[in-house]
Amino acid sequence: MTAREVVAGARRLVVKVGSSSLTSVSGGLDVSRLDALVEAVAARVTAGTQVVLVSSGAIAAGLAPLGLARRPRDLASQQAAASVGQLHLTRAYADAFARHDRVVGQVLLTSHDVVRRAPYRNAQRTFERLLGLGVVPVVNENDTTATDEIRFGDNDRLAALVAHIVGADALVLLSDVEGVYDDDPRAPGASMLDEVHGVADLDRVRVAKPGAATVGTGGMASKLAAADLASGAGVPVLVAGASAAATALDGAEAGTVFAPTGPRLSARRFWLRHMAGSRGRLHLDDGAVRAVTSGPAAKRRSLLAAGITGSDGDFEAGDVVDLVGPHGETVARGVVAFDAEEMPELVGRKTRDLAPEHRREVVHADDLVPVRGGAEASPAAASR
Ligand SMILES: Nc1ncnc2c1ncn2[C@@H]1O[C@H](COP(=O)(O)OP(=O)(O)O)[C@@H](O)[C@H]1O
Ligand SMILES: N[C@@H](CCC(=O)OP(=O)(O)O)C(=O)O
Repeated sequence: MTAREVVAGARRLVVKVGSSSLTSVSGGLDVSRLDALVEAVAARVTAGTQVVLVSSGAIAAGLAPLGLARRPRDLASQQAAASVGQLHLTRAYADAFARHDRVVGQVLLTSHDVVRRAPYRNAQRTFERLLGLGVVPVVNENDTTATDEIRFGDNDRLAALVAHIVGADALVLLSDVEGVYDDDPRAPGASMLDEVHGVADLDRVRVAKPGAATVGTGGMASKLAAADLASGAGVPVLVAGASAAATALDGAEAGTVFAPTGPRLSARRFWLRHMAGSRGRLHLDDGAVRAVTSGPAAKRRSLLAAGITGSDGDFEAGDVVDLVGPHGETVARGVVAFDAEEMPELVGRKTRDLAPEHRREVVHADDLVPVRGGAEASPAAASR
């Protein structure tokens, strides 16, 4: 099945729409564009697809009611605008979906909600129940409390994370541009890519920096990063114009499609690799690196004390730690079975030489996921 066919036939879909497709810098929320989007989503829901809508636009929608001419620069004013704008946004969605006999539920997430396992599972359960009840969850970052340090960054990335939280078949990123172009779409001769099969296909893409007057935050660069995140973990992605939402959601005959480049990761492994906050590091020798990273998932081995050369950090049993190779590169992440203070007794010892209470895997193979490329940035550190 091609990636477009997967998007077209998806039973569960995450659709993300950007600020620039719902609002204007001067006029706040553009209700007619929002209505058109809702009509396209509602049609897909009626056809039997469960849709989670990730919608930006809170800050932009708050500008006009607050009499602000442009997006403020300071965080407190952005948060105030988001507080006002989110209300307008949710009301507009609730009204628009009601005209199609659909109920919406609002889900506002912070990165704290996903870096720790318990709230992550709570979010997963809530989505599951909402979808089971036939509700369309409308998701945004909880901008009113997110600080620069703990932000998801942009809603393209948030949408890729949500696609894994809900186990979506595909992700659709809708924007004010019809797809991914090889150059600034306004440049003469720029042409749209039809399909992307990995980062090498993006070598010829030049991404223009967003202008100061735009209402979006991420620009095309954040869409490409999110598409790479999702497609690398097995979820196909369609980048298309919001004005073509009906076509994109009906038959996926629009925009640029990103084919999956890696095996589908379970929600748990995706969480481990991309979301969990790391509390420390275990240093591995070469043999241990090979054991935990080589071959298909089913063949990978647990991390034993004998392959560990040291540790740092203040972790407890059950926390997530980075597994680091001899050259300091992060090769995997996993849930550690011991507290940091127990590690000195374990490091470098063969299992038979360990005290009976320590004779088990330090990181079990089921709780371990290799990190692609060996050096992905760690997500925001978890706080207790
Ligand atoms: N190579 C490119 N292909 C497509 N769009 C690009 C490219 N480089 C820059 N852009 C710009 O990215 C913008 C979309 O990003 P953004 O405004 O952040 O969208 P959104 O608000 O939907 O998240 C488009 O308006 C487009 O002008
Ligand atoms: N959470 C913010 C949006 C952040 C964001 O990523 O915006 P965009 O680039 O328009 O998708 C808001 O609702 O204003």
